[in-house]
Amino acid sequence: MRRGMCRGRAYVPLSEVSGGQKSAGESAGAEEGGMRRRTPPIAVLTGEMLTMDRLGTLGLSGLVALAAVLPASLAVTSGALAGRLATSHGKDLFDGGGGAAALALGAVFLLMQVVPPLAQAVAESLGRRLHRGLAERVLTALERPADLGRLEEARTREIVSAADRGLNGTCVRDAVVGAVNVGIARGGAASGVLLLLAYRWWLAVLLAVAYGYAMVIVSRMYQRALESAEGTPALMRRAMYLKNTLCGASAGKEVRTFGLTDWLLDRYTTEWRKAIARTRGDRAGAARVSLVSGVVVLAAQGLAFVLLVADAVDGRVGVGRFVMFAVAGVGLLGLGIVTPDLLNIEVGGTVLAAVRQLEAHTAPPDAAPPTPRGPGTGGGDALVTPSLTAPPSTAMPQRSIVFEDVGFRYPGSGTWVLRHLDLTVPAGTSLAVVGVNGAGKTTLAKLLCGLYTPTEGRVLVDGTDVRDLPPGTWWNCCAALFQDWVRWRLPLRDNVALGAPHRPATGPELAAVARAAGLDEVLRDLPDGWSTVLSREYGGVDLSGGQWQRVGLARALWALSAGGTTLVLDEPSSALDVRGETELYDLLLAAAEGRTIVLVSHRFSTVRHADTIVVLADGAVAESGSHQELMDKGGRYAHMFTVQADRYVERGED
Ligand SMILES: Nc1ncnc2c1ncn2[C@@H]1O[C@H](COP(=O)(O)OP(=O)(O)OP(=O)(O)O)[C@@H](O)[C@H]1O
Repeated sequence: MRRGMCRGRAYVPLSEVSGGQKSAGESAGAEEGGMRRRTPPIAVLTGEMLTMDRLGTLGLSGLVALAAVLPASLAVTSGALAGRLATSHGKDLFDGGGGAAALALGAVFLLMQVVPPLAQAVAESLGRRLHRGLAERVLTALERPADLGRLEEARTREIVSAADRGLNGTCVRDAVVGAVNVGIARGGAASGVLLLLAYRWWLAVLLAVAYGYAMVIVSRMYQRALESAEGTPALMRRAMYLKNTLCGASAGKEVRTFGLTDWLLDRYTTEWRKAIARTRGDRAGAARVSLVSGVVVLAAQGLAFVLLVADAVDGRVGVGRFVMFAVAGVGLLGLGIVTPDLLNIEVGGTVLAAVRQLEAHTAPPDAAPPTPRGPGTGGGDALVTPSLTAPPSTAMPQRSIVFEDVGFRYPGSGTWVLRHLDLTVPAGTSLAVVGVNGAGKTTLAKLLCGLYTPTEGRVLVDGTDVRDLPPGTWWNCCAALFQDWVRWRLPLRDNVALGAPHRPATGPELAAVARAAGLDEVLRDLPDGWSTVLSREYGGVDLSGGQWQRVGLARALWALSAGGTTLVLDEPSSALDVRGETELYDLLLAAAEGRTIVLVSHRFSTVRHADTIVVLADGAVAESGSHQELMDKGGRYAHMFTVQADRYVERGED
């Protein structure tokens, strides 16, 4: 039996990306950030598209190349036909090559109607696929770090919001379409320059330089505008937070009862102005740049036409060549034009860079492949005996969970939350953790689950450091419910099933979980039973805080019933009334029999039933023992218990 395969979830090992240290991922991310500035967005875009669909991208490039030579072909064929017109004087127009020129002109005209739209349609389709792929990559990158600290860093949130902002709209698709439009325009202009070499080579070079200059400075202008907008992402995130709070339903109660609307609006406007201050400054500069580039291009273009007309008047250039060079000259206009396509390419390139940066930022230095699900271990479809009360036969801990001289500081914080903490939880027993607010109880629970890596010391499961376990092993064994558990705005069934997503959520096992979590009553009142969406916003119903808590518990129990061995509950009954809580614990303890239970709670009526109770104070275990032992000792626990018991007696609760 594969050690530690409990429920069949996959993830990377507890990472070496511990707080404070700069990980390989981070340095790669920094490098990537630098790369974004060096690599033109069009190159990034092309690289990504080639990786996604080499054949499709090459086909698209072929269409762009074909579309790009069409303006020059138009110049050549219309020049040839005009020349023939001039010499035939209306007679025998289609002789002496006139017919071929007319046919060729017709074909070019037809292709000009068909090829660019076809290229745009292919670009849209590839762009949509690229967008979907990027959205998946963002989710994968976010799921990767085992250490929550990495995800909570402000830098990570900034990169995520940069990637997310782009992926919420159509900017990746627009960038691909933009790249095609720009490719066709610039390719067409370049072929026009080649034609003009046959007229006056120095004029062709002059035009190429003028347009090239305009093209470069316009691209830079967009790049700078975007960089300056990104230069204040922290301010923009804060502004967006205020705006979302103002618009969101969840803060609506406080916004109204405290009369916060004006304050929020004011604050949002101020933050937003600060966030875009540099961009606004840049806009004036950008306008100047556009003007200068326009004047340069206009001067070169004007010179070319004056020369061409003069040569035509002097008879140095015949009608055919005049038409050909004039049409080629007009085609050049595409080279320097400021179009939204250029901006779209910049924006798309920025999103792509952010996604790459996020991937590098969250990549563990030596990510091992995810653990495959094994048979008979509760892993998804291979589940054999999914009874809630079946003993967890396969997985860890078989002996104990041990905190060995553990110290922990949150990333970026100098304060030790826990220090020199030693604790042993024998397998199959229950441990309750108590202590004042901020004592570090939740932190201890998260360390136990492997969500954070100890700054000092080790957390051992059956003698093995959690970070040395194969990927996925320990999380698969832990069924945890933290204070801020997720209230999925999805049907009740999904809310429970997400505890073990690979397992079909049906049958008597589901009913057993609902019973154990005290969900039976809630279920009876739901209009569509298990299929009821738990959100009024999404056409379902809203639950009370206590009812939600039971849903969360059911999810943790579902994970347990799918093979989890360790149940971690952080204030699981804070929203329940005292009677409901007592009943719940009787059911829970029966359901979780044989499992290792870690319970964080301020409710001493709950805590007292645990095999062992530890009191956390000053970052370490201050007291430890059974309820009776601690009461006999007359220390902190006895004091806290008595104070709470007296309060309940005063209020007449039991
Ligand atoms: N994500 C975080 N980043 C930085 N500091 C944190 C983070 N979470 C908690 N802390 C800090 O760690 C300390 C311990 O927090 P923790 O949530 O573990 O305490 P607790 O005993 O569970 O408190 P409570 O009883 O109020 O739930 C607190 O000082 C808190 O401010």
